Amino acid sequence: MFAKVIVDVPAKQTNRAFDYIVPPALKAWVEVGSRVTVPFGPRVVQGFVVELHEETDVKIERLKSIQSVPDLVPPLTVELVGLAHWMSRTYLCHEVTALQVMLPGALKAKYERGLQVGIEPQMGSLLELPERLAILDFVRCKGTLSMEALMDRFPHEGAAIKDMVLSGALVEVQMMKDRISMKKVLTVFPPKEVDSLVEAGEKLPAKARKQKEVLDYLSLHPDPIRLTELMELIQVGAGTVKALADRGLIELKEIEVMRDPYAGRTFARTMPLPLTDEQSTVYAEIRSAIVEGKPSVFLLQGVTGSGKTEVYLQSIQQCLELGKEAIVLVPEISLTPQMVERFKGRFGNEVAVLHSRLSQGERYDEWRKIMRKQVRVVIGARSAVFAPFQRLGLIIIDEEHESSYKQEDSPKYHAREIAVQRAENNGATVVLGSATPSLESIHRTSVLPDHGTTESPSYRLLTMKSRVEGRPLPEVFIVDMREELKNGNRSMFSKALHHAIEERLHKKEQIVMLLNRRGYATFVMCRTCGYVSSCPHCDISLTYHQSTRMLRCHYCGYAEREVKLCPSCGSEHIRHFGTGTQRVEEELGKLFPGIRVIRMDVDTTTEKGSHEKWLTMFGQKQADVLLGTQMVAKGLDFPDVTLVGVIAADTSLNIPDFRSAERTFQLLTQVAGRAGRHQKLGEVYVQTYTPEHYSVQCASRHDYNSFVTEELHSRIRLGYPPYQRLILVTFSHEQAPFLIRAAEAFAVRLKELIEDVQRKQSTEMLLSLDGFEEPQAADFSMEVLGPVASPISRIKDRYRFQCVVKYRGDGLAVELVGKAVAYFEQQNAKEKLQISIDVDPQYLM
Ligand SMILES: Nc1ncnc2c1ncn2[C@@H]1O[C@H](COP(=O)(O)OP(=O)(O)OP(=O)(O)O)[C@@H](O)[C@H]1O
Ligand SMILES: [Zn+2]
Ligand SMILES: [Zn+2]
Repeated sequence: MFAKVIVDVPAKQTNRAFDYIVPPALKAWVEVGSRVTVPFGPRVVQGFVVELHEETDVKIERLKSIQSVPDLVPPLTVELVGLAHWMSRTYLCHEVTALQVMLPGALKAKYERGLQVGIEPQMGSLLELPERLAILDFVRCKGTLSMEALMDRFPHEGAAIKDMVLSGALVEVQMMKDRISMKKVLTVFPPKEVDSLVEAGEKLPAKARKQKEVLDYLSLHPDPIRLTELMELIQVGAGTVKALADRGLIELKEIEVMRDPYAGRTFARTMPLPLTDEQSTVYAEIRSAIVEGKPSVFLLQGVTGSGKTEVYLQSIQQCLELGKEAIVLVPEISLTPQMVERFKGRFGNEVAVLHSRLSQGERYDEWRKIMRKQVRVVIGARSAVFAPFQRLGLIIIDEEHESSYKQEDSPKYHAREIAVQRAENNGATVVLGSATPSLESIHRTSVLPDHGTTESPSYRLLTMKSRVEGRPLPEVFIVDMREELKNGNRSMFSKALHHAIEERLHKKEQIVMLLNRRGYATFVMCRTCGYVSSCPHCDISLTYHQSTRMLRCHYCGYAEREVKLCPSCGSEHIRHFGTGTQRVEEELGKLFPGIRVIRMDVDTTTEKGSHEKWLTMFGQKQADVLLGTQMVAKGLDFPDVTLVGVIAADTSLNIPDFRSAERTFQLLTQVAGRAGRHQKLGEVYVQTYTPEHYSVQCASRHDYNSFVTEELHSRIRLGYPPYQRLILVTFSHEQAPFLIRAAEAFAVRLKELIEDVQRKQSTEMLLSLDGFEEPQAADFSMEVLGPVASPISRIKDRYRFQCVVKYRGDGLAVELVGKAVAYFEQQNAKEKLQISIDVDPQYLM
């Protein structure tokens, strides 16, 4: 048997499958989706089996054999292997990178250097050097072993070993070592015939009283028991139990256990709620698609508090009743205990949870529950879309507009597209839910299925316009901060918001306060000369962290101590700027003495579990205000929140990005949606310097449709998505002149390729005018902008230039970019030029 293997050597030349022999001994273990180790050139590397064949075109003498299979069960399914291939073409990444992203972190192998026997040296020469013969024999019988192990055994033969490596008698290979092993616990196994234990106990010497107690206990309780538990129960030491094992009376074995991050927590079981009219209409549609089992995609646009989650839950229920499995994706930061509880509460142990705040071991165990078919529902962040289910019936993406569904490193995939692709493969249903769907998704609902040539299938739009039980949406007040300034109010709170806060404090209701600032950057500036502390390696200002009094670069991690004097002019007037959450917190404390504030931002949520802790505290009303960045805007459902304040709506509007209006609208709508979700009415105050902007105006009226109409007009005018698609190509190099030349040459090359296609197309057009056939891909258009310096023009001492490719039509554009890049990779491999490609980028940085 022969296997096609994708090797873990991410490079252009190795981005294809290589043939290997499957040795008879491994036949039982090698499947499509298996990880294997294979010799590759002088090394041993990891790889993935993507195909199996009885025959091969390659001459057998030239083939090498698979060396080992690290997992008993293939970690990937046939479907996922196919998906990785699709990803490599769609996102222009190496296939192995796509395969790796599907594995849980714990399985990602870490390489260690090891030694193996290489070419067999002449026997004669070895006989003169018996120590070398001994080394060789030792290595041969160990197979592969680390340098340290060899040096340990032959401490005085360093030179000989080095010599043998140089001569090729020993070769260096990469050894794999799993970072995370399974968790194992020592367990006591009594023999099958427990009666013998009592007898054996009698024969023990009198001073072995404790050992006898253990035997007595086990004879009454013959089930295996954890060693620690036994020790605790009858108050004996480990030595006592081990002594019994040494006598052969009982067995002590290491047993693998699952770590359950939610162990010891009980989730109150919930029953399906009777659906509202809007919910049932929507659910009926989704339900029939699930039952039908044909691939379909729904876009569920439901206002905040319309009860989308209940629709998800009942859809999952339907899916499970058909014996199928479901994936639920939520943005990482809204993967709160509240969210998990809703799913665990309905489906109990059928649910696995995957998110980055679990330890790697915990995540591995959750993943293994999926592999072992112990769960049928997975809830998790972006990468959970790769859950290795084999009877997938439903994928739900909550808050589908969130940019965190797009991975920023290679493979730069979008979970929404992966979900649609997996639905195609499995005949599954996709539900994209949001109060503020992305323009890409809403646009897809109006695209006819057969529009264009290979345009992806259209989505079906479902809407829920009102909150459950007729609860009203909160009233939104826009506060013009320019007026405040005119009237002499220099505080960061307007009179109206100030008053509203006072009122809630008085009524003991709760407040959510949003500081609209991504990543919240406070920079340090000199008021005398304008000097700004910036990173010596990156073209970006340093961020001040009050807790540590350090200045830190968010790109490369460079850190320096806070300065007291300006390094440029020596002035003392150097201080941190920007309305950070910390400053809002201070200000609240000054204006409302005794106010209890929980601050949630990057500084207060780094610790594991802190996010949960703050939200629980807030839910238990241990604070009046939940203050934070984007984190407080989503998914929270607290009955006593009746006021939402937005400190400055404009900060996200001023970011130079074509999506800034969309992001502002989404953020304002989402955060406003936190108010008055239950019995009490809600109010929202949005402070802004641009009250007339349509994103602020439409959000204040909860008017998604008008926003979309307005925004789509401007996207058409400027030629941005969803009308045209983008590919961002970024080049980086240590030397600017070299970089610029390379980027320019790339643009020229790509333009040539585009012209070739266009020329060919116009000939085809002419032919088709003669009445032969319909013009093909007439929709195709493509242009190259740039190269220009990237907005962040230097990171980690490397300069950055970028080209933006705008195109319409199908995958042809991606293919051309791939061709142009390939041409360059060959030319510039030696020059250490880095080229990164981002198809459908979320940010043009
Ligand atoms: N059919 C129903 N009957 C009664 N209450 C319901 C029903 N459906 C949902 N609810 C309740 O309504 C509230 C809002 O629902 P949910 O949180 O699902 O809204 P949502 O649409 O997800 O909002 P958001 O987009 O803001 O997250 C919840 O407290 C939920 O328990
Ligand atoms: Zn830096
Ligand atoms: Zn200065």
